[in-house]
Amino acid sequence: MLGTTLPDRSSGQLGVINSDSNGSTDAKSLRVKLVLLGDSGVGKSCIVLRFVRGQFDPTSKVTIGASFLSQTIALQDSTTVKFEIWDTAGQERYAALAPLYYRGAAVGVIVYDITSPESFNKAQYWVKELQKHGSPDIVLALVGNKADLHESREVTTQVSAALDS
Ligand SMILES: Nc1nc2c(ncn2[C@@H]2O[C@H](COP(=O)(O)OP(=O)(O)OP(=O)(O)O)[C@@H](O)[C@H]2O)c(=O)[nH]1
Repeated sequence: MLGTTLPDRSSGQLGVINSDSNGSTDAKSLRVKLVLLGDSGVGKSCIVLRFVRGQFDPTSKVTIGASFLSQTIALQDSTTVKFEIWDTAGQERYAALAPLYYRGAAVGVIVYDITSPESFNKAQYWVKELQKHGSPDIVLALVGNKADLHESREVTTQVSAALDS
């Protein structure tokens, strides 16, 4: 989507980047490295664009390498959470680059297309890969995308729930 970039090696896992040193109840700022993985065309870049800019791009282009975006949200207790988002390229030719982006990630979002069993197989692969080689405390989320195409659904919710558990 936004071109090839390499991750900043200093970007780490979930971390407090600004808390009050005297222990008062002032707002905290957290930084979270999040990586999206999944087959090409499942809609990873669209999910990120929706989260960061509230938009949907029906002409979204294939990602080259990976793209980086960030989004900061405020929690009810005034804590702010800055998501540093690595949107990886789903094409097979970029698969070897994935460890560069998931290394040190606190959250892995693995996306498949509910109309594509192949993309679900790929999602299973990424779940195993992150369980084996991701951070030991990584939080994984499995996303069945393109829910609007439910009439063409080919991956049942039961099957995806089995992987999710
Ligand atoms: N119907 C439908 N189409 C979607 C949805 N999300 C994305 N798309 C379309 O799917 C295509 C691929 O979306 P991308 O977000 O570029 O896919 P990607 O997973 O980033 O693909 P790579 O960059 O190759 O890894 C685009 O034409 C999008 O408009 C959705 O929820 N529903």
